[in-house]
Amino acid sequence: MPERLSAFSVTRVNLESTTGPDIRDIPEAHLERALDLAGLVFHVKREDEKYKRDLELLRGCERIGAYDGEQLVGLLATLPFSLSVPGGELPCPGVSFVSVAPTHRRRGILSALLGELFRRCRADGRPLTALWASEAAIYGRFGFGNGTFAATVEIDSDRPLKLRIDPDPRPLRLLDADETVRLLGPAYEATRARRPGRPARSEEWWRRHWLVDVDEEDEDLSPPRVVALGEPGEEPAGYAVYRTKGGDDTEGTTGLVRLDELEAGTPQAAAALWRYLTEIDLTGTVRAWGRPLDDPLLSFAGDRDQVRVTGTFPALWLRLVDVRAALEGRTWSAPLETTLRVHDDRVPANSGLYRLRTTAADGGGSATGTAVGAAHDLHVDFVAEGEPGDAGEPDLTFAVRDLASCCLGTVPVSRLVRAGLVTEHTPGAAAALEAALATELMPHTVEEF
Ligand SMILES: CC(=O)SCCNC(=O)CCNC(=O)[C@H](O)C(C)(C)COP(=O)(O)OP(=O)(O)OC[C@H]1O[C@@H](n2cnc3c(N)ncnc32)[C@H](O)[C@@H]1OP(=O)(O)O
Repeated sequence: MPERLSAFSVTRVNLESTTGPDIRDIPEAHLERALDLAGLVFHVKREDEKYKRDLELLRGCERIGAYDGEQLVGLLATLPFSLSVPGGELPCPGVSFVSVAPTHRRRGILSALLGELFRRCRADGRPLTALWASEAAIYGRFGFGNGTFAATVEIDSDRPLKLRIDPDPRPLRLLDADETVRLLGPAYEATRARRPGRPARSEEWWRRHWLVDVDEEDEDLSPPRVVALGEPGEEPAGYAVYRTKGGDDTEGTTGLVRLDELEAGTPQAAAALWRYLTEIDLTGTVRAWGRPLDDPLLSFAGDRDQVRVTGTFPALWLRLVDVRAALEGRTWSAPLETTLRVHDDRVPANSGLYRLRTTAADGGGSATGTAVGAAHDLHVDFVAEGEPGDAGEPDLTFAVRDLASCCLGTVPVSRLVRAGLVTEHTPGAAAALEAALATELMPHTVEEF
């Protein structure tokens, strides 16, 4: 089927230059210009430590710019991520640094930058792209759905943490930066086989993000502390990355433990780490900002007044740039035969009729980590909108953003049917698709980028 790449929508471009924005790569020579533009819109000063770190980060990114004449007025950068999906992983550029000059806003520059990114992704076999949104209202219109959600959790640690299970009794030890990268790099990678929605991390990522001395959002926090559970010489059974801050008697505040990441192979190991965090002297609150919604802590906590979910929020926004490749790129949890109609006004080449049929993976179906049942591979027959055969009847109709919300098993299909967003033409079709999309653990993304 010919790709209709020229049909990517770019609307309302009205610049000083009569030819519209020039969308092109930002060369190394314009790196500081690009970061100054980002600093302008995100209110970051050149003197900030973050400016220096971001310069290095931006150097390693794909950088798409919008130029009005010779002036850089728009920036979109992508980190070269690979995202865990059920049964494997897929290339998924992580969109970041999205900035449009305040003098040029609302003239279609972001639309043009994303259109160019989608075109490039389809052309070079990157079926997904993802981002964290500065504002939740922006990205749905571009076909981004909810790839993962997260919860903020707060524990009152002025009193002993009540647990309904016995914590793993093995010793805890603090790790330095080199040990962290060496021991926890592989431990984090192992979690990706069970949790969809997690980007692969390089050693550099650990050092530039979790392990930087000064926290860019709260300079009063301590440097990062890393604690691992298990005998020295053994692979850690779990770990936590956190920072602390002392309380102030005159202001009546208690000391804080701010948890960035906690991973454990068993509930007992997780319990030992949570107990450790709540027992740190001179602190009275543990605050975890981005926990998975199915965190076992929320079940094994003995007192849910002590362990409270203070909020849930959309974390990773996911875009299926190539729907067929995205669907075929994951394993499926149950046999399925169904037909979907998908509408995508930003990437029209995705619009059309998808006939989905599973076959047992590996000729027999050994279960992979994220699958709840035996793993199934998917075969898709696609008829583009307007092509012969497109008139077939679908079982379900999706807007592409809603398919993105369901694709990793994040949002149940039936919930979107009840919300009036997905149309079920064949009774039972939503339940069947939902069962085939289900994963053992909920998708979850730890890091913001
Ligand atoms: C992944 C990340 O980096 S997230 C960070 C995003 N960047 C920021 O928040 C920095 C400050 N803001 C900006 O730089 C710009 O205002 C941007 C990037 C948010 C938008 O860029 P623009 O070029 O103005 O967007 P563009 O003109 O293409 O708008 C396209 C559509 O999105 C809508 N839109 C744009 N920004 C917003 C917003 N903040 N809230 C709601 N809708 C928005 C527009 O109204 C327009 O809607 P329409 O097509 O229905 O008319």
